[in-house]
Amino acid sequence: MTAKIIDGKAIAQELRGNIAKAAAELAKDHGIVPGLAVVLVGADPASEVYVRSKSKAVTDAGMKSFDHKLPADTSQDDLLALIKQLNEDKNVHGILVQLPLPSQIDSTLVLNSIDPNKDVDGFHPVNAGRLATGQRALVPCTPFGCVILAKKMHSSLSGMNAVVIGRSNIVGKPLAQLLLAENCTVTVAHSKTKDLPGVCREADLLFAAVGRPEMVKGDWIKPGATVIDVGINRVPGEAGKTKLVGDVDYKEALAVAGAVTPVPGGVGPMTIACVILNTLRAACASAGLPEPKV
Ligand SMILES: NC(=O)C1=CN([C@@H]2O[C@H](COP(=O)(O)OP(=O)(O)OC[C@H]3O[C@@H](n4cnc5c(N)ncnc54)[C@H](OP(=O)(O)O)[C@@H]3O)[C@@H](O)[C@H]2O)C=CC1
Ligand SMILES: Nc1nc(=O)c2c([nH]1)NC[C@@H]1CN(c3ccc(C(=O)N[C@@H](CCC(=O)O)C(=O)O)cc3)C=[N+]21
Repeated sequence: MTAKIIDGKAIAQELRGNIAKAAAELAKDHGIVPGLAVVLVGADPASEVYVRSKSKAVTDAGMKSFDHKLPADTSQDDLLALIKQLNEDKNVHGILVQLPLPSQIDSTLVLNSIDPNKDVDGFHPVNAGRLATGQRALVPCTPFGCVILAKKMHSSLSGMNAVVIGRSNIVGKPLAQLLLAENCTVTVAHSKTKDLPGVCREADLLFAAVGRPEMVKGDWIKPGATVIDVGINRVPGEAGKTKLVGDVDYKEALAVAGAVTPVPGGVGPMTIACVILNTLRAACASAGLPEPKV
């Protein structure tokens, strides 16, 4: 069997086009231009790439982008003061503080200081709690993107066995909540899970969010399963260069799975699209408008 390749890049592009249309309507009908503030502390090269692609996606969608680049030795108090200012700024509907933060800053404290209504990452405990209790919430972008990709392959996920490898607050846990809301039977696996390959083989939908290059092998995959690879791992490539690989052995997965996401070009572009979508959602909610249709 050769798996279908799930083209995250193309699906993200289509979604971004729909978001741009909805944003144009919001501007025309209500005079609101959604704005996203991205805060980057320090100069990590990978973070700079992500921040650039987020800002570009925002302006491509006809929204406003406010970039705040702070030096690596920024104090926690200065960062909290900036967030307070952004919380109060009427032109800012979404705030994203790029992780990881330098060690002198308490990330949890910083994330908890963002107005939950502007928390487009969905990391604030209010949004995590809203998601877990089935209320309208800003949902973390990477899990949001993963579920959109799974639903492109299956019109309904109801009753499917979903296995999520990884239980981080930013990917694994919220992904499990979203899948539960889609009526999947959800298993969350992690570093203490016994017989991980056997657990994975039960999955109709397998999500890998581990951070270990090509850990998931072909014989861990149920034939015909849909495999969504969240991992972004930079490993040595040819001619002294580095290359990106996922948490799934892509070649082996292609031979067994029904559908699989590539890395790059799978979940990553969907994360960016969902940041923009959440900014639009936050702008609509702030004006008391219903959930935008995209
Ligand atoms: N495409 C995208 O947009 C994004 C991609 N990523 C990528 O996704 C991956 C995961 O990110 P993140 O959730 O932040 O990572 P974390 O390091 O926070 O979490 C990793 C999880 O994997 C589990 N784990 C580690 N080793 C094993 C193992 N050998 N067997 C089973 N489980 C294991 C850990 O278990 P335990 O809890 O027991 O320690 C933990 O729950 C990374 O590659 C990251 O780069 C992240 C965000 C966005
Ligand atoms: N507050 C916060 N929110 C985040 O959402 C967040 C974060 N911090 N810190 C880092 C992780 C990682 N992340 C990615 C986003 C896009 C790609 C992406 O677009 N990847 C491209 C490849 C890009 C490349 O070539 O490096 C792809 O997979 O095709 C990857 C990873 C968001 N994160």
